[in-house]
Amino acid sequence: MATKMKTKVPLKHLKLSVPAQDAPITSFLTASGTFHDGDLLLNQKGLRLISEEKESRPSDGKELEFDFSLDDLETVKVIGKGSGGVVQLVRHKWTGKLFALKVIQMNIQEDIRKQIVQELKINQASQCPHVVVCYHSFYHNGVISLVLEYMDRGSLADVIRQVKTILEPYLAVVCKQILQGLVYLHNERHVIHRDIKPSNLLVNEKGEVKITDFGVSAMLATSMGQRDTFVGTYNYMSPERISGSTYDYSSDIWSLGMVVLECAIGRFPYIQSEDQKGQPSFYELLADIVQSPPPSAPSDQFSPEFCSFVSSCIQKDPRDRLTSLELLSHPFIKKFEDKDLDLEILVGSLEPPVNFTR
Ligand SMILES: Nc1ncnc2c1ncn2[C@@H]1O[C@H](COP(=O)(O)OP(=O)(O)OP(=O)(O)O)[C@@H](O)[C@H]1O
Repeated sequence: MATKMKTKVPLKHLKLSVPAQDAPITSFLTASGTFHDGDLLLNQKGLRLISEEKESRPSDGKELEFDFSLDDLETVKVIGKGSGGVVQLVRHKWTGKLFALKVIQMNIQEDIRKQIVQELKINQASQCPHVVVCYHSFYHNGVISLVLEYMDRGSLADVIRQVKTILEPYLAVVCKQILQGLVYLHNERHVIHRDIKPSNLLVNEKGEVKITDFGVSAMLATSMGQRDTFVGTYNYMSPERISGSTYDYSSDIWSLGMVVLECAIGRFPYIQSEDQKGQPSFYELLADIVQSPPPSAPSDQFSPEFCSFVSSCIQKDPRDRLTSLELLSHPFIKKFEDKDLDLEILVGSLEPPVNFTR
């Protein structure tokens, strides 16, 4: 990376802490409007860590400078819109490097503070090739801007919109990469993603699949009352989350199962056909997820390994689901491991997402 983008604090040394939940808002907003939470300071100049700053610059008390600024980015075009804000393809003027800039209107409330800090913390410290990197974060006038690794083939939602279904061998390769990301989040970072769905699984032309978005948009959407745009998120939500019970890592596994089954059969599993009349209402769908037997892969159309993989994820009782680590060695994943399948071939046949209308 060019010298212009270097920070004074090596990202791998970042240490963040999350303060107690009952702290008042004023305790994490400074007089200048800087977002301040424990060791974390986020303002127009970027993300700063006070503990690191004290160690590295004990006496001068000046702002820690970041050479990377939002002014150095020029918009190429809008590539997506979520419930929390807009995602743009941007180019760094000095290096020509492309990034995805996610801009989120930030409505600071105590109950979402922890999630926001968590996303920043995970993204910036991420060492996993299957989790989208967040290079920088900025906070200015109530808006959070995240400078993310640009995934040039968009999301799995974009992929299935084009190809309709993904064949088992490719699906196994996709799944393996998502599971590697989940093992990292669950076993190393000890976080539940909470929002695994096709639009949060991003793809690049090298055929890499990466997990993005750690719940900030969803939390903001709820807090801003944007229920209509937030609706889609519930589709992949586990029954225990919908019914308000406690949930854990296995909630992400339910969502993964739903995504994988959708990619295989070419429709959302709770919807029987493309026919508009056949579609359940939002509340019918939620009731269905909680009350009906879970969907499964039709055994006359799919291999026993695939059917078993799906039902190892989509179990009503969270205790009956396999963990991300266990699923990594499931026969469905193992079956195609030595076939040396390259997702680049599948991805290469797709149009880049900026070339078609969403
Ligand atoms: N890093 C990225 N690289 C390329 N495209 C991206 C990137 N991040 C997001 N996108 C695209 O922008 C779209 C919008 O993303 P965003 O995270 O704002 O919302 P979402 O996940 O679609 O929905 P929601 O806000 O409800 O979670 C995504 O569907 C994806 O196609």
